[in-house]
Amino acid sequence: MYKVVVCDTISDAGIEILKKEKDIELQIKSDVNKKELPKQLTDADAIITRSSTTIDKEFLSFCENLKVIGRAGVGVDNIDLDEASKRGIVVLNMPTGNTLAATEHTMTHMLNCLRFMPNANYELKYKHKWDRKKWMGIELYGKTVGIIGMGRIGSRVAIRVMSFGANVVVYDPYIPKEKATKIGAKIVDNLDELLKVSDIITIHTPKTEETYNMIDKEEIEKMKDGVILINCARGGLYNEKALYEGLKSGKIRALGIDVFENEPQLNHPLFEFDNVFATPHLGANTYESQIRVGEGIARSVVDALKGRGYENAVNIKMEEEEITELGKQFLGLAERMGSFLSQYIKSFIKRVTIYAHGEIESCTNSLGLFSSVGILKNMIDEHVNYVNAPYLAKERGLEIETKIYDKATEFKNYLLLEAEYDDNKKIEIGGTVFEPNKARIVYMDGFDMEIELTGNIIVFRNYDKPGIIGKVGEILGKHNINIADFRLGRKQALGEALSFIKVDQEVNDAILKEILSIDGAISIAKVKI
Ligand SMILES: NC(=O)c1ccc[n+]([C@@H]2O[C@H](COP(=O)([O-])OP(=O)(O)OC[C@H]3O[C@@H](n4cnc5c(N)ncnc54)[C@H](O)[C@@H]3O)[C@@H](O)[C@H]2O)c1
Ligand SMILES: O=C(O)CC[C@@H](O)C(=O)O
Repeated sequence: MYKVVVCDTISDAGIEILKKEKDIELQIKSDVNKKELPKQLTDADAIITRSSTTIDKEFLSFCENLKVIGRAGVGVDNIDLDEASKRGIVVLNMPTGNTLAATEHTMTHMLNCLRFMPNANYELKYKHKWDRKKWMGIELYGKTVGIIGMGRIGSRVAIRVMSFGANVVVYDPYIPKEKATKIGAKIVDNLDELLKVSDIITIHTPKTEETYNMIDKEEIEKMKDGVILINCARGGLYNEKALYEGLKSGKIRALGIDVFENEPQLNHPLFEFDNVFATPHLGANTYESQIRVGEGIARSVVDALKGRGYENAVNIKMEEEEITELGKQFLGLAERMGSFLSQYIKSFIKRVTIYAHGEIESCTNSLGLFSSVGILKNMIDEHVNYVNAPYLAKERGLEIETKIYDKATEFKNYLLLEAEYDDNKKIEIGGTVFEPNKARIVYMDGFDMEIELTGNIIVFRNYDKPGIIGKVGEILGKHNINIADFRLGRKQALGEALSFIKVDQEVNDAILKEILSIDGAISIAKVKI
């Protein structure tokens, strides 16, 4: 059983997914005081949070059993990623689920800053004032909107403001220029250029050392008089003191702000201004977005706990690979093949070359990672997982390389692992997946044969002569070991033969020795997957 604790409110749709899993014990602790919370997580296998839970080193020191942190949203600035990685905890987020909600929230703030809608609404309904002069607005049409950070949200805001007839200037040094130019936006090389020409500035970067206080007093001074500022990304990207001064002096016409350096924020000095539109971190708060995020993170956490895949893992090096359902199956296969190899070889493996063929050719980095986990789990007596495997492999001098398989094969998708061990010894195994969750080995060292990579497998090599296999069966029977599956491969009649014998229980070394003593036996090994 895995214990999964939900620490912040997620959608019912996400909760239902977790409830349906038979081997998951679900606990909801979104109402527990945040100081008390870590003490209640000592035996949790996974936790799911949003931005309200700060997961720092001290928090993690209580979570002795933790394997997975699921962040129901984009920003992981509330999680100490280095500490989580050191502890081998996988951190997953759900970056795309709330993109549209945050984009539309940004537009809402922008339009409010242009038209003062909340003030007019308040005065009419609660003060009974019909004042049409006071709430004179300005149009978005024809204005220049400066967008800092042209990622998922920034790029969508750009398209929306352009549809209002505004011009867009982008500052984002980390994107290809065409991302901005192809939609008709202008991209600038330095922030100052954007600050000088923009009537409205909206920021959509993550909170990093580089972006923290990126807009300070000096930057505000460079802006146009009457500039409108929006922050629906992270508190602290705009220096809050500088914002206050800019509003007080009238330099800033209006501010739309959803996020604060310290949250929750009930009594901020910025609240004294009528031209500040503040919301309590509502960017992601739409029903649609919360369903997407809740469902997505629940599925990813279950997958990660069960080793089925690590979608959106932020501290696992999978680079830009898009892993399809089939890809996930092959990652599982790569891990099993790695495990098979290291148990079979039982010696120091110095290099593994993975050859991939078919749809999975694009997953080369992830295939390397998963096979290294399989190899290391048997090589070292330590807690190995997808987070610490690259560090452990490096430390132990295990080199993993991935290449495209360029020989002919009858399989649509195929993996071949070639391991070098001891002094220039080599071994090759091939594998594929024919149907979901059925990883198979289909080739080993020149023998074409297949068996599902699960359970206890005896790998037996012998000279192909009559009577040997019968004797193996006799020995196993004598020790009450039931044979569940038996596969034999030969290169040629009366040459060498290789058998995979699947048995219902693990066999001990004495039984293996007895089989090896049969006349004609060459080698024997046991593998447990
Ligand atoms: N208010 C909310 O509820 C809410 C909801 C969703 C996302 N967010 C926040 O919005 C922000 C953007 O989210 P996203 O999904 O678009 O992220 P993203 O990763 O898709 O985009 C971020 C962009 O910022 C750029 N960037 C990074 N450093 C930069 C720098 N120094 N200068 C200029 N650009 C820089 C990156 O190159 C990238 O293109 C994040 O901070 C996220 O946490 C807030
Ligand atoms: O819903 C939340 O907790 C915050 C959402 C947002 O800030 C995010 O980073 O995804």
